[in-house]
Amino acid sequence: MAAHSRSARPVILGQNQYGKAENRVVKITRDGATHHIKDLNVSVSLSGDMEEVHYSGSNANVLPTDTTKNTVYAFAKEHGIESAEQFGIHLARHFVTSQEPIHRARIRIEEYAWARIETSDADSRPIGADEAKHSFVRKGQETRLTQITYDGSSWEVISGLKDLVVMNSTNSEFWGYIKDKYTTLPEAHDRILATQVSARWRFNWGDDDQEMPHWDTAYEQTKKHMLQAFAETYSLSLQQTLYQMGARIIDNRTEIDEVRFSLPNKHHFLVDLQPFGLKNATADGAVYYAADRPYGLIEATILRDGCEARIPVDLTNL
Ligand SMILES: O=c1[nH]c(=O)c2[nH]c(=O)[nH]c2[nH]1
Repeated sequence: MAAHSRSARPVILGQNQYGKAENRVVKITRDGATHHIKDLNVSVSLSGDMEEVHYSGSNANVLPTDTTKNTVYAFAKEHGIESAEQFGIHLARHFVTSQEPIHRARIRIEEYAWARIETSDADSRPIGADEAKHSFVRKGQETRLTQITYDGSSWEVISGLKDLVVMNSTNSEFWGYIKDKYTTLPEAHDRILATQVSARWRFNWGDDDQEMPHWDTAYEQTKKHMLQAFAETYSLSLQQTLYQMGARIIDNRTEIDEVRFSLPNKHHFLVDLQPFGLKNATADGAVYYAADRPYGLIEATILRDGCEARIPVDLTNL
């Protein structure tokens, strides 16, 4: 087929990327009889000189997505998985530095946590020996996330979590809001505040000359500060609580410059039990209806002063 010059084309290729999505990799490390699990879902997305594969079908610059999948598994075996971030950085560097046409790699990882099952004879064993060496139960709590982007010179590491469900059964109010002709919401001076936290935080580590953060410590500490701020904030709105959660992270973690939250307000409504002759008031230990939809959705980015916001506004695809 005749080669066409790009400028002669009436239709032009825009942004493009490709790779293998959702490579589920489970790595067992054996430490004698004690085993350790890393359970990841790794998505690879590459971009670079990919005009021809789209325009003419020449695959000369294409590293097959199948190869990217194999690389994920081979790296897990050859190099192990220290943390999701470290593994993603290693993969991104490999794709960009080993293949000339590939200029940018984005690695997204979800990590599922496992806990050791407690064994039944725990009482008769010394402390620490009451956990199974090779039997695990998957933790039902949050999913840890990371996204690594590398263009051959600079790095962007955005980590986070999703599906962390939290509740304050008091210390939450909501009143003083605008009231127009459609407003029916009663003011609340003692309500339940519950949400399912989706959060992303951007590290200020960006080039190989800088010392890397300790990724696992950063994750544990960031989650701890977020949860402590949720618990310790006397809330006048979920927006205020969100700000406090982000501010607590920025204040305590120097390696993080930006945090974005997407917080659904998981409404709990007092049930009307008057038809049954029952009083149902917050102060007396009430019964609530936990509504699943619609829900308020409170989203915001919290930044270190002077830093630029780079986490995408819509977290659903990140
Ligand atoms: O914390 C809240 N923020 C709102 O903006 C809002 N709006 C609403 O109806 N309930 C709440 N609660």
